[in-house]
Amino acid sequence: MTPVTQAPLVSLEGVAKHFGTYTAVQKMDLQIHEGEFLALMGSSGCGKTTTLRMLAGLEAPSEGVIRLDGKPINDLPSWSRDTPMVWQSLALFPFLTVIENVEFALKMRGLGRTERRRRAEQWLDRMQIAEFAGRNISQLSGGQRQRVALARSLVIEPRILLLDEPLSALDAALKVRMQSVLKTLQRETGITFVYVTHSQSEAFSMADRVVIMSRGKIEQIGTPQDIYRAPRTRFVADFLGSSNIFPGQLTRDGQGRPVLATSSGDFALPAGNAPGIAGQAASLTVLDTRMQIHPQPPQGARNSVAARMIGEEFVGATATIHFETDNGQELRVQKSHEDLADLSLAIGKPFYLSWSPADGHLVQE
Ligand SMILES: Nc1ncnc2c1ncn2[C@@H]1O[C@H](COP(=O)(O)OP(=O)(O)OP(=O)(O)O)[C@@H](O)[C@H]1O
Repeated sequence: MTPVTQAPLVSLEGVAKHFGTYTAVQKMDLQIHEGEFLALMGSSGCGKTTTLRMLAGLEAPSEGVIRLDGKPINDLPSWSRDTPMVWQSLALFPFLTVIENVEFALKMRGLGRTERRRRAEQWLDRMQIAEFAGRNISQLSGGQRQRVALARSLVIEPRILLLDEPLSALDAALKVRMQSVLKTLQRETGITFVYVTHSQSEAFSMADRVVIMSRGKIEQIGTPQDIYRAPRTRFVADFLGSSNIFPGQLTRDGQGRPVLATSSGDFALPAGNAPGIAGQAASLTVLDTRMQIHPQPPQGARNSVAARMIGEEFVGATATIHFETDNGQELRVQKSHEDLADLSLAIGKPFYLSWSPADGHLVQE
């Protein structure tokens, strides 16, 4: 958990990065707390790596201040930040064995041979690569190299570890296993992780807080649960891809209650989440797991829409059913196989989809 009252370990205050006339990172404010696992997430080119490189001192901010323990570090070169902030790099020494690579930083810090071997072996073990200790780097697969690189960064137990897509070379099964290894290690050691990824499943399964970036700008910062349940902007809802999105205009129904007028109908809004002025553009998002499918028009449902089934996808215990409304909007509903059993699903068949107003979430355009 992130202690809110504690002073931040690292803070970025109005930090921006320009390359010539191109702005890779727009002015951003971000606080990183001691012991937290923070993921920077966003699509390719959104400025994640540039943000991480500025933290590491590999890139100087064009504007703003970066503080570590309250002290500005903008002008400190990366080598003098080596502790407590470590950049997890894949560049292993090809002329050293696996264990020598892991021991290297300890040797540079003057640790005796027995102690550094003991610590290196411990980390190889934790990374499940102890069997490769004596091998040359050239004899390892990409995924094994990534794990050696992780062991090499963690062996010195830095205060902050900066990681840029550290699991990208692993296959799907190993990636899932390493996610839980990394998360456990992070918790046990209390090392602050700043972790760049474009993968939603990585960010959401490991991080305490996720920063979602788009075009050099922070779109939302929050716990995975908060972001999933309540995306702040249309971009975030689109990016996560787990919600149906109805763009429209705020207005009121005959009884003066706020509704969103969309091309698929007027929809009731969740209580307490209906800000804004009548006429203002907004979008209603509804998680695909929160929608119901009916063969007949649902009685008493305030929010429902007619749609034809156009496809289905099976993922383990659940299925995602795709629909299209009369005006061409695609919608999806995710359900367990048991929930779908009585519906006699068939491509082309008409259905009605409904959801409770409380399951809708209004976002800015
Ligand atoms: N040294 C540089 N000179 C000019 N432009 C740069 C430089 N470094 C990065 N950029 C640009 O800044 C933008 C952000 O790059 P960055 O590497 O931070 O993105 P990213 O979110 O990490 O993307 P990816 O997931 O593809 O690694 C990109 O458009 C990139 O082309």
